[in-house]
Amino acid sequence: MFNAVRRGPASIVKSASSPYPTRYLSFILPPPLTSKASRILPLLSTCNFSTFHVTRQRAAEAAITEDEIDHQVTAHDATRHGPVTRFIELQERGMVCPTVVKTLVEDMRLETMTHVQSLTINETLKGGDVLAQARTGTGKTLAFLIPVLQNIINYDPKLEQRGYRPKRASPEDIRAIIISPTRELAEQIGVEASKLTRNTGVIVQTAVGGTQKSAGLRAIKNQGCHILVGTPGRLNDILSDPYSEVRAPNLSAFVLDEADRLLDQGFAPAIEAIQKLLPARTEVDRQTLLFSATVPREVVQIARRIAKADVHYLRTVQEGEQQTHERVPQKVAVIRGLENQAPALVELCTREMARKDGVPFKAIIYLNATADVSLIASTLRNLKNPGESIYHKHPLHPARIIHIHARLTQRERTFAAETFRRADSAIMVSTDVTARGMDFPNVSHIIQIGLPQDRDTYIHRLGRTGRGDKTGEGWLILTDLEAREGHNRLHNLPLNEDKSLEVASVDMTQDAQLPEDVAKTLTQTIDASRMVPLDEKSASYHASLGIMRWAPARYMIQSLNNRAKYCWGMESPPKISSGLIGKLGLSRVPGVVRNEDRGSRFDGGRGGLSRDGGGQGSSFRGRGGGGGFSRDSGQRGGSFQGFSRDGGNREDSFRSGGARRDSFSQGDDRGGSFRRGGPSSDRNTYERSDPARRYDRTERSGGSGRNRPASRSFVDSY
Ligand SMILES: Nc1ncnc2c1ncn2[C@@H]1O[C@H](COP(=O)(O)OP(=O)(O)OP(=O)(O)O)[C@@H](O)[C@H]1O
Repeated sequence: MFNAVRRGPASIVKSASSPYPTRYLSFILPPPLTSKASRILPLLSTCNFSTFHVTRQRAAEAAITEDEIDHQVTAHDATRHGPVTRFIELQERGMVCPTVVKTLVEDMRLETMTHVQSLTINETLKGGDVLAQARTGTGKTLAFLIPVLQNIINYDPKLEQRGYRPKRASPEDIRAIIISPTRELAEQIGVEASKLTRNTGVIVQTAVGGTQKSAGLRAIKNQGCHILVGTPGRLNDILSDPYSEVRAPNLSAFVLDEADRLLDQGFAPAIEAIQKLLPARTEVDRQTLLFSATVPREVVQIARRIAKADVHYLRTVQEGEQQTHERVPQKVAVIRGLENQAPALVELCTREMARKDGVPFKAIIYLNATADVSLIASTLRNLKNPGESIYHKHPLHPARIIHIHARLTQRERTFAAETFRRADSAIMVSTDVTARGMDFPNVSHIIQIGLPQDRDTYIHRLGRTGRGDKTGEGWLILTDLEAREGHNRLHNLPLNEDKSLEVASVDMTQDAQLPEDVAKTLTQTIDASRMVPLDEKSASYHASLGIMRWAPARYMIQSLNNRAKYCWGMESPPKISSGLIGKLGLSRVPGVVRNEDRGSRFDGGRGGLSRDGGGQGSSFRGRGGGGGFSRDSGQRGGSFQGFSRDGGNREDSFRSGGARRDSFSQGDDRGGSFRRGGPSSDRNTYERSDPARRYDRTERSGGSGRNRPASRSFVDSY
């Protein structure tokens, strides 16, 4: 705290000539002084918002050591007035100009500061470097935007006037750079900054990947730019491009939102490169601000390198305290196998949609891979009530089903995010592109399927609900083994097992008599899954091979194969290329279907244009049965490649389709049945070919003892 005063940016000193009347300053006059401080008092009476920095300058003239000043000012600040808790006080105490406070109070209708705002704004206005940690959805964006804006106005007070434009806009006007890890978040911060600066002359520009670089550069050149918000890649690109003419020689603030993510291995090189393009801090002093809901210990160390060594680490969550909100209950549904995943999701969504508490169902479903997002979104879209056609009302009406991931075009991503933002009721299936920082209003449910990569990812995803003073709930759908692994990854979180999902525990590999609604959910989901194109299923299967590498290989393959067969309706699991089998160490794992055909479009989850016939009664059939994996020309003859147990040389057990059929039938009024074997003519019957009964009997899950960390390359990258 003391050092913050000492390190006010050089630019702030310039504000000594600010036009604000001293009435804004009366509240920051110091308490009765000690003999040393009394030498400073006369100087304070003429200062403005940046009193402390001016004090520093003048005190130097008065030959008083900086430490002494720090102590005086800090003691005064903390004891006499206490922390600022209302936005209006920022004006009353002369900390923030009236125009900005008016915008906050009248336009944005904000009155009371959140804890993190109260804690950090005061400190940040003084110019010190800050690393701030506060729970998700507690207003960190404004916590850094307000002081950044005020310091810009301090530098050039004319910018407080709306519409003020210098004679000529210059890219050199850039005073603050704000970086976020995702495009959507950068755009969101840009919008928030534009709202805040609306009544001032400060100009905000956004630079994110996936948009036209030239258009962005033109906007910066023609309109000017004081605050530049962007993603690491695009910022690096434009700052390093000699033709862009975008430089920031007067930069006074460098902000990393979601700092821990930006400082991890993925982004650190880009951040470092950007820093090298900025003026040396020895020549132009600048303030570094790092904000996040999660700050691992290593990040504190890195922060000390990227910021000044005496960076202030301000936390609203103390060590050992819960990082998630108490008002957001967190439930874990443990499912019997991966094949129960989609049915459990459908049951949960259907049930919560029907809740009569007046809160519209607005959910984000998080998955670990792009391919899983496509697959689950397609499955949800394909849902229909048994016996009804796709032209009937969708079972999840009125919720719109949206999906978003990094492989969409930027236009599609923005459209998806905006559609979800505006919707009253919607389901957005997403990778972690929306996990951090996104402020979608009124999200009622966060549903995470599969184990999140780590605890922090879980916390950020969950943080999309329960924002501000809102409530919400979190669900985590895990298999038994994932739940056990979850004990390590998700330690110290208030997760409670919830057994209310009926399909969660159904053994989908066996015949069973089931209550009607359970059978209905299964039928619906399996029908919908079968209609998903094969290439999406194959891509999801391959992605899971990477994501589940922490699990014993036998268990992993068995689980994935069961999902492919009993939920997706595939007669044979997708094939894996020899190269990938070798890379993942699966050559001796039972159940792996090796793809010997290098040219196959099913290899690696790409291609495979064949679509399951869809609708009731349709089924995949093996080659011998005609149809099915028609693109796979590698298999000659009429049989599926078997579930090899010895590296794929021996083919066994999988005969081509049509040998027998199973059904998940909805049954009659007395309840539904989940039957295997025997064709069914029932309109509500789900038929599934089961060419190899030995599939689930011959393979037992077992462990090869592998325990490798999940490979990032399989996980969606931002
Ligand atoms: N003082 C305040 N009073 C009421 N609402 C506020 C206040 N400050 C911010 N908000 C609102 O709270 C919501 C969450 O704010 P913000 O997105 O800044 O949270 P965050 O802490 O950055 O979250 P995350 O950790 O997820 O990035 C926004 O809708 C914002 O407008």
